[in-house]
Amino acid sequence: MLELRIPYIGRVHDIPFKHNWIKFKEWGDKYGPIYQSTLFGENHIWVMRESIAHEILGKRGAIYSDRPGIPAVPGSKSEGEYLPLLGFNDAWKRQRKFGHTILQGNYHSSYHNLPAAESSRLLIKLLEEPLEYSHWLDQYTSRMICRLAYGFPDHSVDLKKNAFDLLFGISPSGRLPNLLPHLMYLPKQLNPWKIAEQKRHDWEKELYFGWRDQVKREMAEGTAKPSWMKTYYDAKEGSFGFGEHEAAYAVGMMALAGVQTIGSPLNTFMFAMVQYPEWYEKLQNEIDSVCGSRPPSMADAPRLPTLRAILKEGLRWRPPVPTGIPHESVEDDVWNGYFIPKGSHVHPLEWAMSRDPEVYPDAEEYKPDRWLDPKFPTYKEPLSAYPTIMNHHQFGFGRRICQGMELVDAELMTACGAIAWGLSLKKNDDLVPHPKGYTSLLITKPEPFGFELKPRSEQRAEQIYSMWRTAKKDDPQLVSKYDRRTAAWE
Ligand code: HEM
Repeated sequence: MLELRIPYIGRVHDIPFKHNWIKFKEWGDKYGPIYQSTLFGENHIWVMRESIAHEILGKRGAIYSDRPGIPAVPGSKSEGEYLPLLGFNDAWKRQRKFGHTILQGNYHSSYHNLPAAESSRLLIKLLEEPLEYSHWLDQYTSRMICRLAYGFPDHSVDLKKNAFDLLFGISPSGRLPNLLPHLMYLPKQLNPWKIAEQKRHDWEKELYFGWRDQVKREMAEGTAKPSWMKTYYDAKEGSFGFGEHEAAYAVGMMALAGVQTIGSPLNTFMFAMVQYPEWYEKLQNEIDSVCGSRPPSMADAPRLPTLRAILKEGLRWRPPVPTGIPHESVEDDVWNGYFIPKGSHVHPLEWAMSRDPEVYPDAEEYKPDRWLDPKFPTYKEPLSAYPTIMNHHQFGFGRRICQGMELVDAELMTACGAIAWGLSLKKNDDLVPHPKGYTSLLITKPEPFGFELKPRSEQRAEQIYSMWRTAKKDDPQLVSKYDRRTAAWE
């Protein structure tokens, strides 16, 4: 157990507001691969090893699949609105089943060629405004998911803002009551966090209901494109077990889940490729030899192990969710002689798992080779299938494992493949790959950094523009004026 604890409060005073995952790992290095502490009367357990997390959260999923409530987002467990935050209840079961249908049911056919089309747009936007690279990477993820969810990209700017607001609302380093829960007991008039959450929630409801109703209208007019919302209405009434109110949230939440999350490894990809040009060169050589004058598609994935290794190493080196997402236990339990009381918040500490020295030698080093060279413990054959990001521990454990992995794979492979195929990136700042050069919310990404971006050659520039002209003709939704921050919230 941790020393110097204040009864009830625990060691809250020792937890830094920023990059708290680094402190949690330091404690784990000192106290062992599983340790616990009370924070404001709640018991918290941190798990530092992937194998232990599988044992507890996976094999004993029947008692470890609940979620802790989020103090600054009242009702997060119970109101049937945010699938990843729901308790282990009926709404979670219903929405998880719906998630399976829309995300995993027909993986290979369900993305409607969107990653390739939107990647073509991304290249153009990056060339037009390289300094805004992070905005365009996020726009790529937001447009992709908006189109999948509703069949139109027009609200991607609002969705991105909505995703950021919820992320801020649920992050320990976002709204203060997530660290000091008792603040939420203040009456509403004296409680800026309650007022902010009410405002956020009202705006979100307006968005989700509005987008749902737009799909309904388009369905009635016969103009609706395939989408998750349409899938809900196309199904036999009642087959998902929830009505239109919950459907608006089930689709809205799923859309929101795909914005900041994928944005993080996309930004890390740029950061790593600028920082480690030798790997960017290897990647470009691989893509040139496999694809020649066209960018890679998902069908090329078996012949692109270097691309897969770079993406997987990015997830490991700079995990998008370094604290992991906690599960809550619903019964007392003993694991390997270690008592875990009912109601514990169990944190699979991704930052520590991805730095486990037995699995990842020289863990602080960026080494895609660890997935490609037989001398590393993580190497696995055949290289046509491995490495893969599927089921990486960053996607969580047991019954609450992430439902979006295939989509993440498709978006990252296609966008990062297109960037490496088309663009030259060059460091122009004193970049230091320090772990604290990342933001501190629950989903983290690199702070802005400077680099030079241009087409790899004149010929490649011509290919990029010609590809874009064809893509626009085939898919008019690619031309959109809704790229800027002109949304309702301004
Ligand atoms: C790099 C991108 C992503 C990362 C790193 C990520 C990570 C995670 C993590 C850590 C969890 C919690 C797992 C647990 O509790 O054990 C989770 C849950 C979830 N993710 Fe993802 N995710 C990503 C992208 C996506 C996308 C694109 C979608 C959907 C479009 C998605 C949908 C979900 C859902 C629905 C859950 C909740 C599952 C549940 O609570 O039952 N995720 N994700």
